[in-house]
Amino acid sequence: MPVAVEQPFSEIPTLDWDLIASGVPSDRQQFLADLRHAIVNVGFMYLSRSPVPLPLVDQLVAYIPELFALPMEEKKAISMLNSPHFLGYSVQGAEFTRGARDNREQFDFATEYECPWREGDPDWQRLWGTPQFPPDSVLPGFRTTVQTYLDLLQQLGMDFIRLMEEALLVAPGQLTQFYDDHMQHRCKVVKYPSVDALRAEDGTQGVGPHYDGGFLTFVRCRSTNCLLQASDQPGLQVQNRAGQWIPAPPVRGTFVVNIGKALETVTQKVALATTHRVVTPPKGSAPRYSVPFFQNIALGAKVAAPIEVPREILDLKRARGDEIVTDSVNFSEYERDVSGHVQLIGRIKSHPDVGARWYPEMYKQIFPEGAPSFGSAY
Ligand SMILES: O=C(O)CCC(=O)C(=O)O
Ligand SMILES: [Fe+2]
Repeated sequence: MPVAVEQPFSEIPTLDWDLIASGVPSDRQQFLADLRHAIVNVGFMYLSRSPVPLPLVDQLVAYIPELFALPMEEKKAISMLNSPHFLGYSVQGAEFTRGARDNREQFDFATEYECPWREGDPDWQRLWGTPQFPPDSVLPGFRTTVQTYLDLLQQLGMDFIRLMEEALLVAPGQLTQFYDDHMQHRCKVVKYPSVDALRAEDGTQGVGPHYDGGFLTFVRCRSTNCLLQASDQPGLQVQNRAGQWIPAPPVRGTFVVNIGKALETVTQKVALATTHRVVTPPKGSAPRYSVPFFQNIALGAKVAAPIEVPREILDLKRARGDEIVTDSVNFSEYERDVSGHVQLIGRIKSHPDVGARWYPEMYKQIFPEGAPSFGSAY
């Protein structure tokens, strides 16, 4: 495997799922080489022609404006404040990244799961549980559409993890060992209003610079304004190793796939968790909608003990270098804690109101001074 010194990336690579679907061995090798480059040097990629059927995605996307147009009392009825699992509706401005308010309104949904937590169990075992959806009488068919979508993404996510094992030349099972048979995966449906809908003091942070927590995230996004989408629609941006922000505009029919901090930790930073953010759409623009899918790993998984990565892959990392400029501060706790605990810290920091209600002890440890002030949370 030739090792070339990699420059900080200036564009996000595209991987073509057809190379896997074709069943031709040389196509598969090409996909794996593209994946290896994306994993080691970028941490972000577009995935085109995925097996998730476009009509299903279109069906889900068609619901989004209707979902956000629901009367506030319907939204509040499924407020995240009701949920120790941090699932449900969050009003605009309820979430924080790096201590600053995010200008986005969102619903957190998840695959169906019954919470096994009982009094006396560790707090983190309570993190997964029954999701909240608008009832069918309010948004007919929505729950089923989301669940179908989540099931397909769950399948795609596992296929992707197996391909990552192949791309990194690690033994089968080295990454899949971090999943239980019965898992819960989460997605958000997010609306980023344009600056016209915000006050001057709200700023332009859609979501601030951060790493994602798990192994993989798949973002489906769509701008309602195709003209802006074509070139300079500010939106998702990805930070390269030199600290520069590289745009990742929506490309029809693709997912943006990115690597989370748990995968970075378990691969000794061979796979890069890449900092990203969303900038508020500019004046005159339509809102930006996106649906990130967060593929979880088992709550009890510990990723501090690294998997065995062969020398030729470690050489690729060496060629890339470890010097990284980043604006992210989150998820460093993977070095010592189980995944569930790390995720819970992240959720409490992002949604302090929910954390204070359901996890008062942990909340006090995280925010000893009380409600978070700028700079104390992420
Ligand atoms: O909305 C997006 O495109 C990305 C959102 C994101 O990075 C997140 O919620 O973790
Ligand atoms: Fe993210």
